[in-house]
Amino acid sequence: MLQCTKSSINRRSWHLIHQLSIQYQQRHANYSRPPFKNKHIDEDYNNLDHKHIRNRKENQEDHLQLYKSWGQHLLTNPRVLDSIIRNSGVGSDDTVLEIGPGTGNLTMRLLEAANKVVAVEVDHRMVENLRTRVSERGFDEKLTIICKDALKADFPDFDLVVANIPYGISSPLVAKLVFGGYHFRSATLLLQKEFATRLLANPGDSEFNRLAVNVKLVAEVEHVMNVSKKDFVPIPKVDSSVVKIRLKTEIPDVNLNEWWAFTKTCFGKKNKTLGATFRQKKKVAELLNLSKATSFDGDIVRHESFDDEEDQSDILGIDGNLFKEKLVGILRTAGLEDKRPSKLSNEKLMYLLSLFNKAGIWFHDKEKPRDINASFAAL
Ligand SMILES: C[S@@+](CC[C@H](N)C(=O)[O-])C[C@H]1O[C@@H](n2cnc3c(N)ncnc32)[C@H](O)[C@@H]1O
Repeated sequence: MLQCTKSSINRRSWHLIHQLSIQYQQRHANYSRPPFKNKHIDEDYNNLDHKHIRNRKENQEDHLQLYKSWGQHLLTNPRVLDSIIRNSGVGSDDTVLEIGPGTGNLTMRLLEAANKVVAVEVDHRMVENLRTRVSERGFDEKLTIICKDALKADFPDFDLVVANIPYGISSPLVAKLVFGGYHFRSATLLLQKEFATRLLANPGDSEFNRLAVNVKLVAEVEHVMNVSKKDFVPIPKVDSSVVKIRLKTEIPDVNLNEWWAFTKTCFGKKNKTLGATFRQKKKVAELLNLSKATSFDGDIVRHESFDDEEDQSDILGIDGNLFKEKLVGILRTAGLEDKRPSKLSNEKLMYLLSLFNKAGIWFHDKEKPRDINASFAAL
């Protein structure tokens, strides 16, 4: 006789509901299941040509092959999808920006709840699928699709961001949202759990790093919920978390280019003391060159000899040693020579940067164009 405990019934009914929901969504989206089983995902991914859609025949037959390089893990658990919508606080007047709508599992819910949705998707096959699915529900008027790389696209005005983003572009995308000059109420993002943990870290936490320092300057991040890898098709290797990012209303008066370059220096080896970091010959030489090329108020002054090979050398001359003493002297004045950056608040770091700048020491090379994507790609 079949023995059923309460928990096994719950598990079975949950599994059944989950399966039915996936089947419904796939029928509705007018596409077939990816041509592989979840547990074989890694082998299948390894066999794919990630740069090109190889199997044109499959494509014409309306099958969708999913690509790891585009982070194509579809969120299929309806409970999680509903919970993201609830937590995002989307209202009927809102224009929502969604990055990476994929086949539209989240998009359809957003279209029900919002006034308008702007979806930015790099994969044109996904876009075609999404258009069909949206048309079937009569939502065409509410949806604008931008078929482009989200890092290169200009976003129109929006009130909220709600997205299960491709994890490979998490850093530059978060940077684009918080430093890109956009005004929005909040960004509810599904992220790789480790990335979310780093974003949420505070000074003194082992995960505290440059990413958290930079984002904390302009935004507040709140943990919303964890999401199991089993809620995705295909199942990824990592678990996920939903976070909510809100821009601060008052942003400290700091030169952002200087701040990014400064935190890059401080957190280059985040467990080194600042004294050790600022004594490194290469760093001293680099800062000396930069400060020589920059006038006291931060403008560029090109010296004839600036590009000489010798100037780029990591062997310090008299100038270099004096400059090193100047750097260390400033750290001492701030009481931070023996402190590790991973334990310092943003206020302390900003204070230190202001002391350096006042002393004519600059971190950002003004001749290099500002590139948020590059600044954040490796965070
Ligand atoms: C994790 S999937 C999410 C799909 C869907 N939102 C869901 O939850 O089922 C990420 C989506 O982002 C798209 N994508 C990947 N890189 C992108 C980029 N640079 N710009 C815009 N979309 C991108 C992928 O094609 C994929 O559809």
